[in-house]
Amino acid sequence: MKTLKIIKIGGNIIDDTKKLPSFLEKFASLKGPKLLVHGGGKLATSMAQQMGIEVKMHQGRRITDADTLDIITMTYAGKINKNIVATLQAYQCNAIGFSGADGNTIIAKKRPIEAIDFGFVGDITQVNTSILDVLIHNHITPVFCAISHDEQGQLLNTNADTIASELAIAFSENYTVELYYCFEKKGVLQSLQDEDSVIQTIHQNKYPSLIQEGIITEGMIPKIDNCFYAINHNVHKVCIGLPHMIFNPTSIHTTIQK
Ligand SMILES: Nc1ncnc2c1ncn2[C@@H]1O[C@H](COP(=O)(O)OP(=O)(O)O)[C@@H](O)[C@H]1O
Ligand SMILES: CC(=O)N[C@@H](CCC(=O)OP(=O)(O)O)C(=O)O
Repeated sequence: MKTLKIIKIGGNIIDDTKKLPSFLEKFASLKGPKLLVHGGGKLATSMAQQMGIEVKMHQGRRITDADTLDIITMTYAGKINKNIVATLQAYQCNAIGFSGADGNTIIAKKRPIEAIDFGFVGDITQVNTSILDVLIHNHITPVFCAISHDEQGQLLNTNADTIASELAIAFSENYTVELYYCFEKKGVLQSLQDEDSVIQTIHQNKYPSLIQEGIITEGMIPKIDNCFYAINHNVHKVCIGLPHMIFNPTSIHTTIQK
């Protein structure tokens, strides 16, 4: 089977006017099948604030009412996605932007209201890779934002880390998939105060104690949950770190292991 690299970039890289183009230039030159997923939560928050729309979060997760859905659609599927695609074109990488509604690629169900109503947030139920396969086969690179749909005309906000893990799992039927979560640190750190304290391997049986000891917190918990979900569903390799880890595989980063 051919190797497919699925790379997710988060808010801190997207917002950095130097880091983003420099990452995209290297990404453009990466040989072989590849797919990019981007977040943009930080930018959506500042766009909402600029437009006078209240930002509501619950335990770090965005509550997406109708106004917020408009903001995230404009920000993720519009501004960020189109700018990334245009930059990749400038670096001679033929890319095409996707939300989950485009090509019916990512179908989700609106999250049921339980203790908290998250609004227009989707939990993925199905990923269709056939159109993406045709594009990748023709050397065209899909670029996904963090939006899915419910097949009834409703767009849904969906965490970008989850979009990446679900795509990786779906593609693992036809490819050896390598999934890279890129953020602003060298990897998962033993101590947030020490940028060099990278935990190089996280085994499933060690993960709960890392949470209990307060070493892994906040946004890193759902990210690593997504990593284990992927590695337990046939994704070949799952790594967390700086974008550098993709281009220099011997550089220090975190690898997730069953
Ligand atoms: N042990 C840890 N190592 C590294 N980052 C951690 C750790 N625990 C919590 N974090 C936090 O997780 C954040 C990354 O999660 P998140 O902001 O959701 O990522 P993304 O930038 O991909 O959206 C880091 O910026 C950091 O503040
Ligand atoms: C439902 C949900 O969590 N949606 C996220 C999607 C964006 C995202 O995941 O962005 P980062 O990867 O930059 O954090 C949100 O609106 O914040």
